Amino acid sequence: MRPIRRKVFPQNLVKVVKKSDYPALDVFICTADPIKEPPMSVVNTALSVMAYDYPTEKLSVYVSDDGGSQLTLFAFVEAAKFAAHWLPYCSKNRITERCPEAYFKSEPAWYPETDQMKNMYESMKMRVERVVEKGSIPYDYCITNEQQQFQSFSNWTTDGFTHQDHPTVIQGIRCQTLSMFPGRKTGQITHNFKAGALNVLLRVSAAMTNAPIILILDCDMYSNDPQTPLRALCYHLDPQMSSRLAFVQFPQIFHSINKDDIYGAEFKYPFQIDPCGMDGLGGPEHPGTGCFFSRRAFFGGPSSFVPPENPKLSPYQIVNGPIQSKEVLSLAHHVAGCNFEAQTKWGSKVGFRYGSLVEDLYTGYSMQCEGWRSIFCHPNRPAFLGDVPITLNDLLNQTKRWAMGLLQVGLRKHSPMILGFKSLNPFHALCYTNYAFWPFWAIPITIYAFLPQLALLNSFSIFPKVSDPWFFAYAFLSSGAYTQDFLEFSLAGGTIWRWWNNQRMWMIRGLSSFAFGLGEYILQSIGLATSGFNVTNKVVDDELGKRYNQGIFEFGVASPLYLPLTTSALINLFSVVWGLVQVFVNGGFEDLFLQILLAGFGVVNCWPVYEAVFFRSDDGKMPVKITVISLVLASVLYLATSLAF
Ligand SMILES: O=c1ccn([C@@H]2O[C@H](COP(=O)(O)OP(=O)(O)O[C@H]3O[C@H](CO)[C@@H](O)[C@H](O)[C@H]3O)[C@@H](O)[C@H]2O)c(=O)[nH]1
Ligand SMILES: [Mn+2]
Repeated sequence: MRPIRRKVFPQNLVKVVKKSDYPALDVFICTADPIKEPPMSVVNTALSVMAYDYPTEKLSVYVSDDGGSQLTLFAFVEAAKFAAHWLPYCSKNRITERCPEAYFKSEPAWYPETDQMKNMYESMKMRVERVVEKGSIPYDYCITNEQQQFQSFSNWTTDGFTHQDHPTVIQGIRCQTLSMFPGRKTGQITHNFKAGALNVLLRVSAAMTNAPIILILDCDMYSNDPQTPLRALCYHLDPQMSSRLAFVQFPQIFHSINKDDIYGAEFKYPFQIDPCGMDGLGGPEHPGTGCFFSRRAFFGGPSSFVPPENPKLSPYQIVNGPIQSKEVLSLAHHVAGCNFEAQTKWGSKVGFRYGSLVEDLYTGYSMQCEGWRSIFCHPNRPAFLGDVPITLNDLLNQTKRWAMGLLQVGLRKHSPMILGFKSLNPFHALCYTNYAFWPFWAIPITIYAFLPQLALLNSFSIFPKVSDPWFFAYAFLSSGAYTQDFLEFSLAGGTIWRWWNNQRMWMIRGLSSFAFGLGEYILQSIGLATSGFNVTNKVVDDELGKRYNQGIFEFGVASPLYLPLTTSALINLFSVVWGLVQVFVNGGFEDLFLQILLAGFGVVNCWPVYEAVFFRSDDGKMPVKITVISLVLASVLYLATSLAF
């Protein structure tokens, strides 16, 4: 209804605020699994933000590692040494690309130190990758002189230290700039996944620096523009809005998407188009990364402050004393422990909200219900660039997790249908309702993928005839919806092929992620299943990467998510053939036209499935097991419906 497109002029900021008066900025980066999330890429994320155009003494980077891995810590110790050269190099030569991996890949302009920097980077990368491959750090690494300050490594050799069960380890690296928190789990206590990790970071950073502005980043998303914090400050320091502003959100944009985005992984609607619209209604949703929060927004509404139990964690507290001082460190350890949250408001009224696998959307939405607003900032040069899943199975599992998380928001007492309409602009509440009920698309999509086709196989007409006036209503509604979708998509810079693939993936997700997410949510509600945060794989195998870049679908594993899709693909194919034969032999084209058209549309959309089932022989083809089961399912469905029609 009221889309907003903003333009920021960060160069004017210094005219209003002196550089020395910039607020301090704490950056939070989460990682959880050194195998699925290579430490080298986490390190690149951290280096790219450490090199922000921002007063160094005001910038602190906190990394949480839910994997509790010494490999990640090793990578960061190495990265800190490299940073001592990399940061001055960037600012001296005014480099724009400050993520070292991306920088050296882009064949950069030559400066006297460039070769030396490149060598340093490559040799650090080699050291880290070798250690990751071996799975352990060299025995003498922690006792050599240089590493004396990193006594944390000795934790891993203590008896009883496992990745699931271990005391908190906090390691400050390079004084003010970088601190690592490998883990915080103890035994049975539920873990709340990323939201839990972020709340620990909120408290530990409160003890150490307590910056009023916080940037949240996933480990798979690096900074692509050193000016970004200044853009965010243009809003956070604007006296007309700062008292009600919870966060400034930058879009999720991805660098590794293939040309036509075969999996629709760009998610152009939720990440780029919808937020402009929501901005005009009260603020965009928070999609988990690339977001500058006001620390105050984690403690109750703009006019209803909810103080944390421990006053030292209040956003108004000023930290004095260096982060290595005894008091600061002991407070940090105390508040990081996983027992700390028991019987507190953390996760319900304070901090990131627990109870949904989309903690991001849930937290942003809760803040808006409390009276906060948010801003969507979409500069031409992407502020952050991230990774996408490159196999269909990874992508479908990711959306399945989202589907469950969304239902956990939509079907509980904080539902946008209830609380949202009570607290927000009704159109804003409608936006959240739309997201929260996304997975329900599984129902109509599944019906449209099977029912008309099964009817066609039985020569049974269920849609209006071509001559029926209702036919025009059908034609108008479906072509109208498609045209609108196409226009919105291309006006936001999308190509025709990306749009086509996006609508195809919407149907595929409906038959897999949404349907399974819905099913698992129901099982979970009656106590038959538990849900967890299954971290998305970020490792790119060479063969896989090659096929992905050629735009070939990657099936490969025998995932049950493929069953409804393959079954439907087969039924669509058989029904088109059968329908056409019918019409030629017996006539009745008028009656069956819409069904043949729909099944034909299904067949065109299912093309990659037929390729994977019938023609391919590479590792990414459809596993025979899935094909066979799908054939059986298709026959059973046909037989069952032939009794009904
Ligand atoms: O127990 C966990 C699980 C995940 N993470 C981190 O959370 C981030 C996102 O995980 P990822 O596997 O990349 O999930 P995606 O589906 O790609 O993430 C999207 O969806 C998530 C919600 O499901 C949001 O949290 C993310 O910000 C959003 O980018 C990563 O940095 C992880 O290291 C943790 O810290 N602890
Ligand atoms: Mn991710």
